[in-house]
Amino acid sequence: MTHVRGTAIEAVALVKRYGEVTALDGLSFTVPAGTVFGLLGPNGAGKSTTIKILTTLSTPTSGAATVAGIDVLAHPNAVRRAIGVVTQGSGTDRQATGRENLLLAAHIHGMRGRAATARVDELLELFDLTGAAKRLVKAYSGGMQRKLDVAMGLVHRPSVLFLDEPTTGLDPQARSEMWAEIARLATQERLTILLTTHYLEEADHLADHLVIVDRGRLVAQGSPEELKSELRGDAVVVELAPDASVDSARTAVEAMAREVTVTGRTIRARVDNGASAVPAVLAELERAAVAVAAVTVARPALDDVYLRHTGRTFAAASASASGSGSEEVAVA
Ligand SMILES: Nc1ncnc2c1ncn2[C@@H]1O[C@H](COP(=O)(O)OP(=O)(O)OP(=O)(O)O)[C@@H](O)[C@H]1O
Repeated sequence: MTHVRGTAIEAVALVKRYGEVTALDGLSFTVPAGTVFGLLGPNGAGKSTTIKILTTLSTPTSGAATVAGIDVLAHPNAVRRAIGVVTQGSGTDRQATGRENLLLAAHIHGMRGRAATARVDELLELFDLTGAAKRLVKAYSGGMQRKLDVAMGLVHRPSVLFLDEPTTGLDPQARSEMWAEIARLATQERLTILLTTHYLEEADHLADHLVIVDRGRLVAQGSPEELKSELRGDAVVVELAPDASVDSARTAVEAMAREVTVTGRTIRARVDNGASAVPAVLAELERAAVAVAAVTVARPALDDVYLRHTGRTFAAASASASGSGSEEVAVA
């Protein structure tokens, strides 16, 4: 594989407008070579638009980008040769075998004869699909299909791999296998991987570095640990009983904790020490005659980082972006 040293991807002030909609509003970031880089944001944040521009499928309204050191606007064909792209929808032919799919991908990239079959065998081995190579893809599990998708993106030995929502739709076991696979590709194959996800725990688990995007803008960046360590203390989450007064509960929690947010019947707040704060919060809720269904304490998670930078919880942002919910979130 051709490896890029230094910077593998650079996006500079990317703007993309679709008529009235501003999908990207001046997004800039840099991806060091050989790292897993996470682009995190709720539905509609602009992740797919960013990937489309970096993979030459779309041009920005303004701004610039290089991938593998190549300008995406000036030399799109050279960029395409240097990258692998695995999109959300599978690109495989379900009526063909895994092996046939990989051979076809090799042929599309101009590989022939022994070079093509050797590369296909190597990828089948790498993704643990050798035993299933002669089976039709339609008989593959979701996890196997996804591995085949990734293998197809690597046929031509790219130095940069784009993975758009790599584990959406996978069950927990297939998801953790895919996580292991992605981590291995970065460390053993020394690929630069840019992945988009709307799963916070996926970004937390996989990314060496991540940017959080909201409404087409960068709202935070750093390693997951750096981002979380910006937040002092613990998160306390109170689930209210069905008949409890949300307003009374909010007032009671605000008396004992900071950064209080309400999403539906869930109250989230920040305290210096969760273990000692919980009894005090519960006592205050009891004094206010608020019935509580459950209380949990957690170390800061990326959800808290997102909330800190956007004023909305990640779940509420995703729900409002996809139009599937109208949860009200208030930040005190
Ligand atoms: N072809 C298009 N025409 C008009 N608007 C578009 C188009 N593509 C994207 N958008 C809008 O641009 C914004 C960003 O969309 P984008 O698909 O990049 O978000 P995303 O973060 O990838 O979300 P998802 O996880 O849902 O794919 C959204 O408001 C979307 O509706």
